[in-house]
Amino acid sequence: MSALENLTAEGKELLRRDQVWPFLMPKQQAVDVSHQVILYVEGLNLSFDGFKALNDLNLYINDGELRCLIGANGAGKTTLMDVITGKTQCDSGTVYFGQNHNLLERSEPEIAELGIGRKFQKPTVFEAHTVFDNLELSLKTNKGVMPTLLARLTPTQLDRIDQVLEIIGLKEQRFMLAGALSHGQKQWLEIGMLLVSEPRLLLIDEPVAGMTAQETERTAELLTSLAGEHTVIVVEHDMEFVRSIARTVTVLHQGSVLAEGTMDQVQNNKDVIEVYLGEEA
Ligand SMILES: Nc1ncnc2c1ncn2[C@@H]1O[C@H](COP(=O)(O)OP(=O)(O)OP(=O)(O)O)[C@@H](O)[C@H]1O
Repeated sequence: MSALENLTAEGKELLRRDQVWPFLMPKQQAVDVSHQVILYVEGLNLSFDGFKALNDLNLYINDGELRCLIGANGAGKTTLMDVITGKTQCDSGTVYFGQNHNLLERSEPEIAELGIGRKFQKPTVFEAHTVFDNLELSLKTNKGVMPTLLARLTPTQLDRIDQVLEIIGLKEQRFMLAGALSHGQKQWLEIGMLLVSEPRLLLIDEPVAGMTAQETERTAELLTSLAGEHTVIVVEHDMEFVRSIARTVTVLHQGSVLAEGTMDQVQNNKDVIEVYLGEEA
């Protein structure tokens, strides 16, 4: 019997050629949420040709909360997400992930690596691949599409994919081509593609646009179930949906926070009423 055959499953795992040994991986400093806040945005400013898209914006998000961000078109919601995820640089201000990670010093891939996942409005799943393959492809890897598909998954990775399929409600569709899914299912798959890497913070842009009433309801359940273990920021225009999921709502207006509180509090806030009635007029 060769020495290799005597190895435990754990030992064999360590010898696999397609894996980097865990002790060789650079250590990522954990996110310090000892003050219960996972995202600190302070004094953020950004101008495009003199137009202030972000104007002394301050925002604090608690660890594990589900926060809804609302505001009229052009209020600065997407620009704020772009700055948090490193897509756009701001002119001044600070953005911290926990107390210890200065996001403004990081690149877009580094921010994703830290545990901040973003989902854009339009689903961008790989339509010609199965649901399972889409989740597999999203697992943290520096490899291209084919080497990733050919490399074997570790038992831990397989377990995580199973867990995610359960969370997003696509267990029965695991071998279906993503292109054959409904619009709502594609959106859930894309949320699943973020979840496989176990992000701490999820930024989700207009998740229910174009969904049926039933899909919208299921999405509300999904996002609410994610809060706690993850922190979720949802940008949404559908006020009924926001009411159904939100505990705290932040209203942006002209690049600043106009109001914050429960849905009832912000709807009765005189500044919000003035701005919205003013715009309707
Ligand atoms: N790259 C850019 N160059 C110039 N102006 C920009 C750029 N990006 C955003 N803006 C402007 O900044 C303002 C804020 O835009 P942003 O997309 O953040 O608003 P929003 O709240 O996300 O709106 P919507 O709900 O329509 O998505 C808008 O007036 C927009 O035209």
